[in-house]
Amino acid sequence: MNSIDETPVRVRITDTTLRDGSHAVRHQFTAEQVVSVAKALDAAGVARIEVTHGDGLAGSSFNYGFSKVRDIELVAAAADAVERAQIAVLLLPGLGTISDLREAREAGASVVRVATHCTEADVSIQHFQAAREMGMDTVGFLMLAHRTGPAELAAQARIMADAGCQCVYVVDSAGALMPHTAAARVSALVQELGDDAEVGFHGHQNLSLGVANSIAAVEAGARQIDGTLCALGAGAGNSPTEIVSAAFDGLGIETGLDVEQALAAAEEVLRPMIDRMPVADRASIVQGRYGVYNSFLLHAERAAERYGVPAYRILKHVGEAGYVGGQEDMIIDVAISLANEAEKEAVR
Ligand SMILES: C[C@H](O)CC(=O)C(=O)O
Ligand SMILES: [Mn+2]
Repeated sequence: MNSIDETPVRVRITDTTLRDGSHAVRHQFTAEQVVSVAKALDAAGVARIEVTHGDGLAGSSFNYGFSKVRDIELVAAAADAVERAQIAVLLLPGLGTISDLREAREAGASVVRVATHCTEADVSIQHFQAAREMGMDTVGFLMLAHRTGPAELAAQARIMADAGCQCVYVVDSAGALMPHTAAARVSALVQELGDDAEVGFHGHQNLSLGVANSIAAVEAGARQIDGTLCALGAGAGNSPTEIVSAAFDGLGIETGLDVEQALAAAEEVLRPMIDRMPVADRASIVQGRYGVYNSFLLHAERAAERYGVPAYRILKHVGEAGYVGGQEDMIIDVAISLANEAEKEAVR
């Protein structure tokens, strides 16, 4: 309920198991798995299902990890499998291009979510314009939103809305926001955008606050919320869709989801597919505490193994240095300098 006038609040849920969850399976989803998950989410009443490599269209690469199946094929498989849900794709300008977007559109995607660092919305302008010309629904993702304050974030959201973005998300890419800091950012965007665009919230579980932050975001005016089944996602995982649906149901927030079917999708369809679920372990809690981009976890784990330095120490230094998405190579530099320091200590 809206605490002021008691009218029921209606929120659109986007499930990103098949995109953010792709990080947690090292981008190895098969077409059969995508079809089963998309069907289960569709049956549960999820409005939008995001399907792409974890780093978006054309993310499959040496730097970000190769997908088992090309994301355009996965988009087509999901689009064929659903009856009601829209299929969304993620696009990071500089990685995915407008021609990748056109291909995704032809494969059945009708929503694009264009993601930029929280202070760089201007690189999304041409992508929103192109998407609207293709008749797609548009969402903007302001990533690592804890790294700038509410006023600056709202100014960035204005750039996206003016370019044709219909909903701007506060994206807690490191799971570093708290209910009050998430709400402050959402409120600033709601105030700035008014009727020009909706506001959304994308949470992560590094500090176990994804669901609490989503509730705070809705109370502050967010009308689109993300989740993933069983919290499958980068770092410690995302706000679990099945828990969001149950908690929102308890709060009288309408999502259009059938809670029992959402629980079945998580327990009976997704869970049996996954060998290793994300956990809030030492490395991912450090990411939440020091505000480190969750997509860095796999890179840090790889560097940890190679240079014999614990992943959580690498991530703490990466957080203190303030690296952002696109600076994955700096993780190697940090690991090497920590390994050198450890060697010097050992000979002292
Ligand atoms: C490309 C990122 O994984 C987008 C995202 O989900 C986040 O920043 O969080
Ligand atoms: Mn995410």
